[in-house]
Amino acid sequence: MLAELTANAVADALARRESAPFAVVEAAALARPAALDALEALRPAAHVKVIAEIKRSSPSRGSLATISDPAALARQYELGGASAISVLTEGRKFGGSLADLETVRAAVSLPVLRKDFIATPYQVLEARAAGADLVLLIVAALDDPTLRELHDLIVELGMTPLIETHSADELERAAALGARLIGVNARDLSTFELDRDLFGRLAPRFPDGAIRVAESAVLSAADVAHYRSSGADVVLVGEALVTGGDPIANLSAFLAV
Ligand SMILES: O=C(O)c1ccccc1NCC(=O)[C@H](O)[C@H](O)COP(=O)(O)O
Repeated sequence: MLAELTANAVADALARRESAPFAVVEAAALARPAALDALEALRPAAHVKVIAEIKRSSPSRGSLATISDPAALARQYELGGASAISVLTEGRKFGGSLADLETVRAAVSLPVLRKDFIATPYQVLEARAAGADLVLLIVAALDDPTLRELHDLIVELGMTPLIETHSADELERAAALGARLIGVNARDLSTFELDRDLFGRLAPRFPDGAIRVAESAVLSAADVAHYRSSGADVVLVGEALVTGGDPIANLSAFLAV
């Protein structure tokens, strides 16, 4: 499934490239005001931090929420105390778009993550051109030279890579990059199985100084507490916030952990 999601994302980017050539997107990326400092926003603190996600649907859960105004939801996340906003820009399975990212960027003053299946420099440029401050790279989807190339391009453009892992081996590959923001996704992106204990098993293997992000499977404050007690500096939450009815109240419960 991960290979298919990535191949589709690359095909969709190639199609966009027909009307927005590389040089045009590159110029737009370079013309953007500087990216916000996500490492500062997500710096470990006395309380857990939250990256709150704009997520309409997903391959594992189908339709989750009708989000007709992503800017309004992002503003609620900001009011609720989120430290950054994740925008799923993949269109086929997640119902997202780069337009969502642009509209969220304009609505909040928090760092914004492009969460997608990024495998080409063009997609990184698109992210910056749309106003992203962070870009997700999924280790399992990339070989080492591509991972290095994309990581370095993200940094060169002033953004922060969030390097997503799902095993000890992938964590080593993230560490070899010198990654400073590393996530462990509880969701196996091929089988969709959730393992909330994976973060805790991998936490001792994080490189010194890296910010530790626990991704996925937060449905309650107890899940946040579980990740926090296992060493998470940051949790990334989608489903619970878009289906919970009151994102501000949900966020405040998560931040009280
Ligand atoms: O969410 C999915 O079903 C999914 C399937 C395949 C690849 C990626 C997928 N989700 C992306 C994410 O990692 C999550 O949206 C994110 O971590 C938030 O997860 P959750 O809080 O469990 O909605």
